[in-house]
Amino acid sequence: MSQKTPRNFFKPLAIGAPDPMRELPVRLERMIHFVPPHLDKVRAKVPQMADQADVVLANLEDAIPSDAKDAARAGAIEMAGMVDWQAKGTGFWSRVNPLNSPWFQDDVSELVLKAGHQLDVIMLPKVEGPWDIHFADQFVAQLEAKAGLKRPILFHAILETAQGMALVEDIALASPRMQGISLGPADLAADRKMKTTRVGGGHPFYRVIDDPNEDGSPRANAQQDPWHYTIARMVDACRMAGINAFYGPFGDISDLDACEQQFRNAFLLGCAGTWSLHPNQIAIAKKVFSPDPNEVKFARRILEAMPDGTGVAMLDGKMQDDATWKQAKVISDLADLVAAKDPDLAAAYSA
Ligand SMILES: CC(C)(COP(=O)(O)OP(=O)(O)OC[C@H]1O[C@@H](n2cnc3c(N)ncnc32)[C@H](O)[C@@H]1OP(=O)(O)O)[C@@H](O)C(=O)NCCC(=O)NCCSC(=O)C[C@H](O)C(=O)O
Ligand SMILES: [Mg+2]
Repeated sequence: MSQKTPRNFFKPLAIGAPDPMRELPVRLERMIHFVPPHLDKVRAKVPQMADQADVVLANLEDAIPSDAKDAARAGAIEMAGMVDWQAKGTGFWSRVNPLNSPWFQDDVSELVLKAGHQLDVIMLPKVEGPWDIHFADQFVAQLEAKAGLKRPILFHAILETAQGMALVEDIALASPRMQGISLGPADLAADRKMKTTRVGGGHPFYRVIDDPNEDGSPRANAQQDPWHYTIARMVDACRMAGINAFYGPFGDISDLDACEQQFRNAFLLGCAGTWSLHPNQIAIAKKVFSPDPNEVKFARRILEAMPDGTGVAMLDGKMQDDATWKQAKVISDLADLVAAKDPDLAAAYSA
């Protein structure tokens, strides 16, 4: 047998560690806002970021120079104490360095021992398979016991290698700590040997062209989405495991339109949120990952037309049945979650 028995799956992995969660907490996580914690100027903006973003993440991995790794770790621990995260209802996460790096052990042990009470989620980059999650799971359980934590810290994996992609279902199911998975399009592109130099988004050369026109006139062609398969597969793996899928980074900070479109495609395919790398991406994520008020109104009309979720109804010429009722419930439940945090959208949803 290569898997734990059902009874053992939910046992703590260290004596004194908190019980693993059987259900994920229901939280609004439309954007995970990345902060480089070694920069005093940006770290000073953390309380402001905590007011605006659903999740604030102290990034210790890529984008942090190797000679600033210690400073970033110290900055992350300082960030933990800068806001009363739980009272504010904003998530506090950290992305640690990869398991094979010289920094992983110090990142995780210092975060859990010094900031474990505040830390909701550890983001694990470059996860290759379930064995990476198992190793981190055991290590964190030992540290949780030592720190006397009562609430388990969750894990979020980044899909950024071909092997991780091939094993995404096993990664999603590896531990009750798994909260979600994000796409890491830049590392994944490199590992797959895609011929790009971008962080997410489309590419002007990745297109489909119409068949030739009989009159020889120019053929229409359009850019396609190179991430469609990856995102759809990640969403299936996550939802199968009862966890959430997230888009990831959009690196062209100046192209707000393309960022919005990439986020929207991910939202429609089932993602719960995305990353924001710059303050101007927070508003885009908020707009895209909050359901449109007209969609919410229509969804609620479906729920009202079929109070017990069965049967068939016609609304504006469109057939509704149990399956559209379930889709409507997804949108209505998300609207309730958003409304609890955002008074403007609450008013728009109830108008
Ligand atoms: C990308 C940045 C380096 C850009 O920073 P900057 O040049 O300072 O931009 P601006 O001048 O436009 O900034 C305007 C003000 O906003 C502040 N700022 C900038 N970024 C942030 C932030 N993330 N949080 C809070 N505040 C921020 C600036 O300080 C300016 O303030 P002021 O001067 O007072 O007006 C920068 O945005 C940045 O470092 N972002 C994070 C980058 C990052 O985390 N990258 C790694 C994640 S993506 C990745 O790892 C790839 C993935 O793994 C994969 O494989 O795909
Ligand atoms: Mg990466």
